[in-house]
Amino acid sequence: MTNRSASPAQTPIISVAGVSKTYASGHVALKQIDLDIQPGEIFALLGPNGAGKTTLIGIICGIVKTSTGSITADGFDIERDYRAARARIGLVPQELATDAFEKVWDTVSFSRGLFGLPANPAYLEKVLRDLSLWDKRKSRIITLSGGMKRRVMIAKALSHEPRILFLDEPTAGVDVELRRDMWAMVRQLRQSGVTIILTTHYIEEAEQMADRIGVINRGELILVEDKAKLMDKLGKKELSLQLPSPIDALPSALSEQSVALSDDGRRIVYTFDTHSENTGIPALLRQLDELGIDYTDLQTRQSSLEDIFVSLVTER
Ligand SMILES: Nc1ncnc2c1ncn2[C@@H]1O[C@H](COP(=O)(O)OP(=O)(O)OP(=O)(O)O)[C@@H](O)[C@H]1O
Repeated sequence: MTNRSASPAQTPIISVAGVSKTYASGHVALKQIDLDIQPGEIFALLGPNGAGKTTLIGIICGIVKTSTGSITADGFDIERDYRAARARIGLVPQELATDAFEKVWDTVSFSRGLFGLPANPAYLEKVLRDLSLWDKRKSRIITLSGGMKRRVMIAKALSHEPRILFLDEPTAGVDVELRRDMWAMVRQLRQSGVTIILTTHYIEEAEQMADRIGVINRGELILVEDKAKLMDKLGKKELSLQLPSPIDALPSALSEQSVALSDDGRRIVYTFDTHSENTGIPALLRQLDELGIDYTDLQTRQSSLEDIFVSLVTER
């Protein structure tokens, strides 16, 4: 599947072309991924555990080797021009890996030094202030809360002034309040001109943060869509009406609409759009009444990301 941008005028900041990965174990973690990320966007890579999100990030950051395909970051090939490409990228890994006894300022300065950049205290001060870490700059990391430690990880990833920031499961195991904080912080980072790619398996997180969402499942990028469009699909709900006894077919008056009969003939299922002002439910219920169709129970159900996976995978 090709997921090139609709707008040819913009040069992508990341371009992934024909990337596959088979681990030494023989496990195929990624299959033929094509993906362009535009400068300044927040892109969420959404998928269940084991889908291949971390592998894809690792490959783009040059940590994991591809089996096929190529990647450029800001125009630099991640294999041929590794140092230049990597210098453009900040990575916040899933695991919190910091030197517990270091002070915040020292660890962030050290991270910058690893990229061979001269000291820039004014820039690091801005990073720490933006992340509400300035007051903690002299604190040892071990004394910080979990949320603050995560911020330190982000500060380290930003220390070398990257144009692209990867956040791998930024809110895994984080409480609701901290999650909201993190979302606000990510939006703020984008405003400062950083392109952000994050992975998540929370649909809500992708919904809150992303401009575009890519859905990855079993190593395949099965969908890349503007958030608004995807949410429209997710905005569909099903109304299910339990019939007192099975019927053979829907009356013709109903078959024109988004109404279906379950295979066993015991339920009438109506799909409607939750975003629409007029769901059509009152009209449907009136019509059933006119047709003399009784029902014994009625329930609604939100179509889930799971449903989207299932329908996408079956479509393929
Ligand atoms: N070094 C490795 N050797 C063999 N298989 C691996 C290796 N690393 C990952 N895998 C497998 O590749 C698949 C994709 O893993 P990956 O970590 O990329 O998924 P993920 O979508 O990031 O999931 P999670 O959210 O659980 O981290 C998984 O089945 C995983 O077990």
